[in-house]
Amino acid sequence: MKELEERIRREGTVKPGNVLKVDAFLNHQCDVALYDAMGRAWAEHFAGRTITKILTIEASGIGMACVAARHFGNVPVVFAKKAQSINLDGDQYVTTVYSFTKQREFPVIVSKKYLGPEDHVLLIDDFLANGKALRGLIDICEHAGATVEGIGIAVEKGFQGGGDRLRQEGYDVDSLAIVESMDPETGDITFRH
Ligand SMILES: O=P(O)(O)OC[C@H]1O[C@H](OP(=O)(O)OP(=O)(O)O)[C@H](O)[C@@H]1O
Ligand SMILES: O=c1[nH]c(=O)c2nc[nH]c2[nH]1
Repeated sequence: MKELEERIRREGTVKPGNVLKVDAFLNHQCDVALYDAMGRAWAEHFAGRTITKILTIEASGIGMACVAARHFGNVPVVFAKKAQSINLDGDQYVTTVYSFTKQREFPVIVSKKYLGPEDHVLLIDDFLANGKALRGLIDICEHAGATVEGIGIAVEKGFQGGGDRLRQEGYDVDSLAIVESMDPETGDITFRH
């Protein structure tokens, strides 16, 4: 998606440790018009698939998943929680995910009330790096007996391999920008096309 690549070039910064900082528009301050264009792009890509629910993971996926839902007939958005809470009750699907930016493991929890075998799920997230977050969401869908119809990602860091492994397994992964390489010294970013 040209608009997203341009924003990354203009406003993104490359940090050591394979970190691309895009918090000016994607995952701290949120450009809602950009989110809307992203939702439209995913809806075009996944047209023809039946989607009954969007599943994402807190925190950064939530905003864009909600805006994207407007392009999928306002289907409910469920976000996996990364901490137990007294506000979580009843049976839960629980797995564990290693967080790329927080560098530790988190529980990933979805209430059984909100995901089941009747669901056809689109997974949405802001970043795909090693694929750990998506593995957690896929695991939860498997436990629920839900069908993963596709995966919509804003920024994939292709050089970390998570996306290609999922494609090899047959998942339809639509990443709107795929960073092929990035250099923290020069700030250079190249995209896969
Ligand atoms: O493919 P991966 O290697 O799993 O990396 C991608 C995940 O990392 C980030 O989550 P993180 O837990 O770092 O934090 P946030 O969502 O709270 O920003 C991002 O939002 C993705 O969920
Ligand atoms: O802001 C972010 N930048 C990244 O490079 C990244 N990788 C996973 N999650 C990420 N979030």
